[in-house]
Amino acid sequence: MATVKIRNIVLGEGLPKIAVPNVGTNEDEILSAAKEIAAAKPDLMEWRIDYYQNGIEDHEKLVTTAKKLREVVGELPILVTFRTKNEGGVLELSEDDYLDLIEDVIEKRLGDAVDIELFHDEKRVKTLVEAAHNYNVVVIMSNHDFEKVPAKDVIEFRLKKMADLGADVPKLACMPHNAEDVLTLLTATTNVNEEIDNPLITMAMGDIGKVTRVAGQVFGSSLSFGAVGKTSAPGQLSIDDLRDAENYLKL
Ligand SMILES: O=C1C[C@@](O)(C(=O)O)C[C@@H](O)[C@@H]1O
Repeated sequence: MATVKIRNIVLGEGLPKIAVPNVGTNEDEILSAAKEIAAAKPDLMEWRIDYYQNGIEDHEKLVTTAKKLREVVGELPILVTFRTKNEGGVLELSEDDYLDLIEDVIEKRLGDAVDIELFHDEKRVKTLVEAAHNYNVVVIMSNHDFEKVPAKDVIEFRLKKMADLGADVPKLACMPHNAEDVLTLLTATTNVNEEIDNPLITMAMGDIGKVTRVAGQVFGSSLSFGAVGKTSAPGQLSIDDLRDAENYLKL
């Protein structure tokens, strides 16, 4: 399997890497959360910029905060994510505003990796992927279903489609209602892992889905999201629990 390097970490080898979301809503909160996150020593910090309304309204602010953030976290890799409201985020943005924002995140190099959602204008998504690669920014392409677990074929199609569009790391999160749903997500993950070269990230959310957040090394998910303080999605474990669980289950 191909591996993907984000700054000083490698996805697709060894234990699944651990990302901690930063959900600060203003610069002070973002910087103090970053300090706590860096102290907990995850592999990566996800900066959820959909929580940062002032920064979204004024990209200059976003750039200034990004610079301060880098000073606080040092070499810790940063993934910049704007999660749209449809997929579980907190702020409403028009299609054009979302795509323009992501373009800015890439061109101003606000992080080492960027989250680009699959379900947007395909032409522009492709252009954004090319731009990211020109700027040496890793692309994590994503899709979220907070209502349900899509059918196995649908999950597989989406993950493969992301790879076709040039994503370095396809990612899918969904909401299970029973054990069978969890198995559907895990089966699709294992299947796609055998078919494509990219490292994947998948998880089932909520309490029933927790098992998927700790067993990536068995089923083929290369990164898991854990919390320091506030969570950014249902079912996220604390970074310490996640790290312990991964170690217990080490292959
Ligand atoms: O895509 C994901 C995964 C996630 O939704 C989770 O379920 O842990 C958390 C989000 O912050 C992140 O962008």
